[in-house]
Amino acid sequence: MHQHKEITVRDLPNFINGEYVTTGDTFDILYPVTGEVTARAHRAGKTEVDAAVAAARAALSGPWGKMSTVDRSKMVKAIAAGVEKRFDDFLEAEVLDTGKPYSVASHVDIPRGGANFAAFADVLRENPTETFRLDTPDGLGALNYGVRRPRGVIGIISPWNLPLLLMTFKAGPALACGNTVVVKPSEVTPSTATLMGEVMNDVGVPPGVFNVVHGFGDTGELLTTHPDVDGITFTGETLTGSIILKAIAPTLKATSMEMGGKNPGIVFEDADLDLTIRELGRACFLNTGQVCLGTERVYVHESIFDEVRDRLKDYAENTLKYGYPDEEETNFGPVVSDEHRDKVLSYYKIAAEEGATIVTGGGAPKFEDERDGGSWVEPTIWTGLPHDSRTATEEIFGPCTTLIPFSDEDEVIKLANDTRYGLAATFFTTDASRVHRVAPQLEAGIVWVNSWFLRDLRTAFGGMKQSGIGREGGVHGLEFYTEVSNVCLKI
Ligand SMILES: NC(=O)C1=CN([C@@H]2O[C@H](COP(=O)(O)OP(=O)(O)OC[C@H]3O[C@@H](n4cnc5c(N)ncnc54)[C@H](O)[C@@H]3O)[C@@H](O)[C@H]2O)C=CC1
Ligand SMILES: O=C(O)/C=C/C=C(\O)C(=O)O
Repeated sequence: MHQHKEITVRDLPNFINGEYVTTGDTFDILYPVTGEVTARAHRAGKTEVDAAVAAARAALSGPWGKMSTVDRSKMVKAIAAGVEKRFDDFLEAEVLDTGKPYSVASHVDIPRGGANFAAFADVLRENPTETFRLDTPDGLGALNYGVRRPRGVIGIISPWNLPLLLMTFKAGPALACGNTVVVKPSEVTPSTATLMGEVMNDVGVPPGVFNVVHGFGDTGELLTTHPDVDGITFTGETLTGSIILKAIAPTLKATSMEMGGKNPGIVFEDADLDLTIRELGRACFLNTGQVCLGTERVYVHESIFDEVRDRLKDYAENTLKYGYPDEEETNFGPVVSDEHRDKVLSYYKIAAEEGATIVTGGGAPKFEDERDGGSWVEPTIWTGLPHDSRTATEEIFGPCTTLIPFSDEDEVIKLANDTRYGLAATFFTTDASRVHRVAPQLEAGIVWVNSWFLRDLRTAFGGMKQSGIGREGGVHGLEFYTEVSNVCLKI
């Protein structure tokens, strides 16, 4: 019998200019496993957002702004080490906010908390700017060279699905490039961003370089409309992204937007099915389906359709294990909130109304213990739905997928691309020619072949169409996190 852990309710203040700031106006953070209150976050209003932005602005001309690239790189690496040193604290905080199993958070989320600083620490030193020699009529010429400077104060607006991972994927390169940041984490998962303030202070990051303000969309809006913020980087839903872009327009800030997806998976007739089911199982169900890169529609060649359906059903029913986060075998947790559970379950209803055949799942589990107060849904697979059904076209962001048969390569490429999104695509084949033929035709910022969510932080990350604007990752983030001035020197 699992012993339910006693939860001590924590206080989550804002982090402004190196200090923790309470406002007394708090909102509850709930444990999705049981629905218990685990923390109270202090909502930031205009006063706190103004103070955070002012601190971030001031820090740009303080010791941080004067630091050499080499020293800043050392400090960013120290932040990475600081996160690693507090691994267990971050793990605990992330699990309490999200309910995800330790097995997931300790392999996916928390390691990236450090890696996202380490990977970008040297990004400026390792990537030269362009140089061009220009001919001039006097024959002496001129030398053009680019000089990079930090963009300034960056507002980071992050979601709840991979809270530490997605926030640090922005804070890492932002700080490495010499910016200062004001983070607005999701109101559902504010703990790890708050904890990051302690790491910054422990490492000696100057006050004002890293700030955190808590709250809902209105707090985010104070940041996006703030005249003294130079850039906004956002991860979240496409609709929120478009609202943010409108709000930003009057102050004309730079933006980097990573938004939703309805990512296709394709299983060709020559796929290695052991590997396919392993990776596809992750693509459909990892993090209870709450990954923007996840695969919510899978096109399967008609000759192997029944076999893939049966094997994926077996994965959902036997490889996935519901449980308390700290149980070793647990690899499937609740979704993040009741609100999100209700959204996912509304699609389970829509799928039934659209005439889906439910291969497995389709509802919410019953535990007959305190987990019935939590936000649980079943892993779900559908067949029998048309490609243009709501279930197969709208982002659900849950542990669910629609299997659709196809008969030839050209047809499936068209089906995969027939979406307003373009974040990721994943396909399975053992034919090398097909890899090179199909991959460039898929309208997706990220294409995985015989794998899924295999991340190399040196690579471009972002979406096409309504999935994103711009690319982050590796050298690509420099477009957003720095401004380039061209110096033209007449010789
Ligand atoms: N990576 C992705 O693609 C993600 C997609 N989603 C999708 O979005 C749905 C809603 O989840 P949410 O966390 O509510 O996502 P969201 O896109 O509404 O929120 C993401 C962040 O934006 C902030 N925000 C919301 N409105 C804002 C505004 N007007 N101005 C500035 N900031 C604002 C939120 O407080 C949060 O920090 C989910 O059901 C899921 O389908 C959610 C999380 C991540
Ligand atoms: O690996 C990353 O940098 C990001 C992964 C996942 C998302 O962006 C998401 O789920 O929003």
